[in-house]
Amino acid sequence: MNEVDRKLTVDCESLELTRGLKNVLREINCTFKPSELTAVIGPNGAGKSSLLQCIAGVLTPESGQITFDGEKAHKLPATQRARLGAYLPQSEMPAWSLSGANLVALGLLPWGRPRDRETRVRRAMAMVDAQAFADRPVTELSGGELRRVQLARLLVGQAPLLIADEPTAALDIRHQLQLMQNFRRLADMGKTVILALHDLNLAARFCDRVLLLQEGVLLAGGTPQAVFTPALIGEAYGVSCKFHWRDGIAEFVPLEVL
Ligand SMILES: Nc1ncnc2c1ncn2[C@@H]1O[C@H](COP(=O)(O)OP(=O)(O)OP(=O)(O)O)[C@@H](O)[C@H]1O
Repeated sequence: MNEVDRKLTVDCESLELTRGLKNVLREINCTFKPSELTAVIGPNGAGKSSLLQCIAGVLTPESGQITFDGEKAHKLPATQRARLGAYLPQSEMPAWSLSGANLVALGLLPWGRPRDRETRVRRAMAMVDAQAFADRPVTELSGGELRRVQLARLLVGQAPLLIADEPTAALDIRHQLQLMQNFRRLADMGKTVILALHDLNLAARFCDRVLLLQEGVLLAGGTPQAVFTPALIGEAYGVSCKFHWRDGIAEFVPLEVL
């Protein structure tokens, strides 16, 4: 089966990770399924990026294991792992002034040089409204423009698993919505999508599931309705807040620092 049709379940079992002197992931157990769009949320330093980096294979947990459809992820050859999971880090500055299209094409490297490379690059750039940057040096783009090109690089491949760390952070509201609609559509097509997000409104509106991390501990996991309660958000972030729900769309109102 090629990656286009492949559906992938990711299991994290008892993950423990130390960075510096800090235990940044503690006994993390969670599963990510095909067709599910999951938001990983939590305050700064909670361990969101660390968890995504473990799943992407950038970091190796000290104990516990990550499996892709039951196979130990760390035992997979690097190319196979890259074909199964595409990852966009939280921030990254381009080292060379590649054109936008060439940077996007880097996302196809795990598949060699597919014959329809140019069509795929064009399609991925259109998904994030980045066609205008195809011939521009990426070192000359604004923060949000560069982010859209990097997002196209994430989307250009055929990996069944998409992992993106704060993908909406640099984007204006139109492009935030467009991107989340794309992630929703890709999940509906069977992809397993994991996003670290700070925007609780976007998480509530588009995601099937939310994992709430605090100091490396999984404080809660479930539907947005289950996790987005003033009690849980207050405990994790130290703020009082309200959620107004209308037709499945949440309006999050932060009130005061507790
Ligand atoms: N390279 C590193 N060396 C030592 N400690 C690190 C390193 N990178 C991250 N940490 C620490 O690990 C903890 C978790 O960091 P992580 O980046 O996973 O948090 P996060 O939830 O993604 O935060 P943010 O919302 O600020 O991006 C933090 O306390 C951070 O200071």
